Amino acid sequence: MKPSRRWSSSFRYALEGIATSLRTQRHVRFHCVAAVIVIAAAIALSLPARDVALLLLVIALVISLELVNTAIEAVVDLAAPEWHRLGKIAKDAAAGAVLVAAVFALVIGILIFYEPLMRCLGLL
Ligand SMILES: Nc1ncnc2c1ncn2[C@@H]1O[C@H](COP(=O)(O)OP(=O)(O)OP(=O)(O)O)[C@@H](O)[C@H]1O
Repeated sequence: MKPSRRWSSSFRYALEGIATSLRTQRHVRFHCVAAVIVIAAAIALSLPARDVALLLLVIALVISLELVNTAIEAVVDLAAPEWHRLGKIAKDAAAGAVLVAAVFALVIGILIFYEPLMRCLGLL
């Protein structure tokens, strides 16, 4: 197989992974909708490029961890369809990773949006 073909296959499988996560995981859908709203608000408020870059970084972190969480859930369900202590540790830790990223993303979002939003609303 030619290298370029392998590369395009890998890219297609990665897109399939994203599409499957979007289809099956409501939290992934929620975070993607939130990301679109945050990006639209950043553009509407003409935030500086550095702030937009930081927002894009935390969005990528949260959505990437959601995808890893989906992968871990699938592997646990495959390896341990019945309840297993290690399955619980794996799923809970993966969910915890998403939670940590989401909470810090929220804090970063508040720090970045607070002043421009208050100015826009005439409260500053
Ligand atoms: N095979 C298992 N062994 C042990 N505990 C499990 C197992 N499957 C699920 N659990 C426990 O149930 C919790 C929820 O599991 P589930 O697979 O429903 O996660 P979820 O997909 O995050 O939920 P949601 O579908 O709402 O996103 C896990 O965090 C874990 O504590």
